[in-house]
Amino acid sequence: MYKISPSILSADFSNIKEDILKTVEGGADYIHLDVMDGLFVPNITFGAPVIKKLRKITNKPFDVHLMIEKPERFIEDFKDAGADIITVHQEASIHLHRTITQIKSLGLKAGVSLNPATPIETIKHLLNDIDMILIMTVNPGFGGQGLIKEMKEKVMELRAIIDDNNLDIDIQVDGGVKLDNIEELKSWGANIFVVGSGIFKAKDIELETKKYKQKLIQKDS
Ligand SMILES: O=C(CO)[C@H](O)[C@H](O)COP(=O)(O)O
Repeated sequence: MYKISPSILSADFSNIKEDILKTVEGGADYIHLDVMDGLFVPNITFGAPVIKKLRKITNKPFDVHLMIEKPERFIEDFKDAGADIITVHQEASIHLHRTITQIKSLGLKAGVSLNPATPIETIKHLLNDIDMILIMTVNPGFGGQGLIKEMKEKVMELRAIIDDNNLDIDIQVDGGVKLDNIEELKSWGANIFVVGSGIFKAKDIELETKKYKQKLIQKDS
């Protein structure tokens, strides 16, 4: 139920294969891939061709977070590149229901992400169609930012809606997740944790991934 999804945004790309494999050895459940277009967010990363190359490194599910305008234009490209979960932003896709349907029709899990300022209310009529909701706990675009504490109320509100309605939706949190706050984030109701700088800036990436996993197991038992 509880999963760690290391975000390669903060990784050393000159050593990317080894570093991804270290997270896998440490118990990573997913690999989180942040795609940024320089329009939706003020940063540019990589696209489907790079993900296709990374796909050769591991069989772990690829959790692809599209921080791009009009993501519906590229869903098939990311499926072909090896994505298992595709998350789009509510703010970036005008016909969001159609985009979710498009992702699911390709046999992939569909996620929807909400920026810190976007209320849950904006997706309340789509909840039956969504597999994962990504609550941004920082403003998207950069790794290494501090978690916005006000997101506590949002995650807790979403957890209550999911549980009260017996919905099968994962809650992912992304941004500022660290060893010293992951248990608190879990207590808010999140169950998938994206960790970028906390893992990839560590001296021992494998050991650090293990520490995050351990935090989830400890609280679980
Ligand atoms: O989506 C992201 C930024 O837009 C990153 O996944 C996120 O910021 C993770 O990095 P860190 O754990 O260092 O905050």
